Amino acid sequence: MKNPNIAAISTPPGKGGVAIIRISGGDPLSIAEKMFVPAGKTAVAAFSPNHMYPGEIDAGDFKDYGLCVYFRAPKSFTGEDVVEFHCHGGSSIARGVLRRAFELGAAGAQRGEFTKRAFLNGKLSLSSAEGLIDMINGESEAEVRAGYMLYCERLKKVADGLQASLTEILAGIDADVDFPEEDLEHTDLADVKTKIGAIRDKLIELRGTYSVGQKIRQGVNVVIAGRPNTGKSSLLNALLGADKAIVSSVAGTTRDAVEGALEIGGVRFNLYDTAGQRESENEIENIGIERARQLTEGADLVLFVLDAGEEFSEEDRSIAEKIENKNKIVVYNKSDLSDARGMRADIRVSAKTGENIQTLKQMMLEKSLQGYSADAEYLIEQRHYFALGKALEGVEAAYRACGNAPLDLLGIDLKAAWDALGEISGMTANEAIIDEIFAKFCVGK
Ligand SMILES: Nc1nc2c(c(=O)[nH]1)N(C=O)[C@@H](CNc1ccc(C(=O)N[C@@H](CCC(=O)O)C(=O)O)cc1)CN2
Ligand SMILES: Nc1nc2c(ncn2[C@@H]2O[C@H](COP(=O)(O)OP(=O)(O)OP(=O)(O)O)[C@@H](O)[C@H]2O)c(=O)[nH]1
Ligand SMILES: [Mg+2]
Repeated sequence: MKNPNIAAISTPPGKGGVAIIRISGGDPLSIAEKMFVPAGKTAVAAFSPNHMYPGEIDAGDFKDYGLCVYFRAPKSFTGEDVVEFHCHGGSSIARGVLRRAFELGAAGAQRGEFTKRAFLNGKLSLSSAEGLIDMINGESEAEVRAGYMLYCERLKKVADGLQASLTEILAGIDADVDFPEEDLEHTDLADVKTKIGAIRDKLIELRGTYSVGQKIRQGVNVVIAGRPNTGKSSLLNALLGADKAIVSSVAGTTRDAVEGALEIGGVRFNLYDTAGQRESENEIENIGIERARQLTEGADLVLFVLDAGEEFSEEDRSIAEKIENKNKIVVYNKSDLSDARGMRADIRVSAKTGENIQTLKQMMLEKSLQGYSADAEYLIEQRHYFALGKALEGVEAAYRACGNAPLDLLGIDLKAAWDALGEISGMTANEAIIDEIFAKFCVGK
């Protein structure tokens, strides 16, 4: 039985230059034969794979002039035969072309069904498919980079390597468990313990990248705090390179927090400019100050802004105490006015002239994602983090059992770790997990 043909519009809805309708399955070319009239001499049935053919796309009720491509199984995204129609990007055009494909026997593709077929046909692993979603949903370049590393099977290769080490240890153990009477020492316990320890260390190292990975996914929340008039709103504007927040020489200008986002090194930073904190009689200002305090408490990083033209005041001290244990950068602003003060500062900047603003950005990146490197790998999926956690549990139990418990028990713990590692690529993942992952895709992917 050939796989049924499935079809969907693979480009986003709405108007655009071009829209793509994709059909994958047992025989999409038979559908193309009935709805595509090549402009050139080659008939649809004789199309060479991976070539673009111009011609008339016949949707039945209307026609469009576009392109048709054929990919021959298994050399396609899904591993099946694939046909694509590239029509003009009007939503009625794309829907009409899709409807024609349905009339000619194609079924509507479910969410993620193309990619699921690619997975089932061994074209990519589960973590690679997840990397694709991460790239598509990614809102920063760092997310796209991390997603692409997953897509390229970087994590799968690491998990496979650890599985191979476990397989080797397990083989030795199995031999001793199965043929104890042969008195052959397959298992040198000290050696096994060293090997298990190395696997454990690698797992701990990998899991350690998840905290940065989460920030890559969610963005780093940075709160700009300080007493009134130090130039917090001016600093927000300088960092964003845009006139987002109101600036004035009146103390207590900002009330509601003003948000803005920027990328530093490809990582998204969510900035919050807050009300200047001081003792105030004004009810509305006090609401703003309370919001500022709450935001500051939840921040990943606080930019504590001081005025380089003024002494460190009682108000400054009170704020400094509140954020004592927070991850923070002490910023002396208005460096253009004075260079005498600001000895306590991590950095001196001028929101007005732009002095040191770039350096501050680098410092923000370093302070919130220590040692972040665009080429390094970071866990960004909670599922992978949990799978590695399960693997670590098994490996740690085996490490403790080594020399203290019978060999077959050691084997059970190591096998559990092996299974957990296999969940990453999907080798040992169950169907429910697989369905859940592909349901997160959009139709047409
Ligand atoms: N028009 C179009 N653009 C697209 C896609 C698509 O399906 N259609 N993609 C969809 O996501 C992405 C590209 N992904 C693709 C992945 C594999 C193959 C493919 O044919 N692979 C074969 C042949 C490789 C080879 O020639 O060596 C294979 O893996 O065997 C094609 C597209 C992004 N751009
Ligand atoms: N010379 C100089 N003036 C600055 C600088 N940054 C801000 N100012 C001035 O300082 C005053 C206060 O700036 P804001 O950015 O509104 O200060 P703020 O901290 O947001 O004040 P509140 O919202 O009231 O808490 C304005 O008159 C700005 O023009 C700077 O780097 N140099
Ligand atoms: Mg302000």
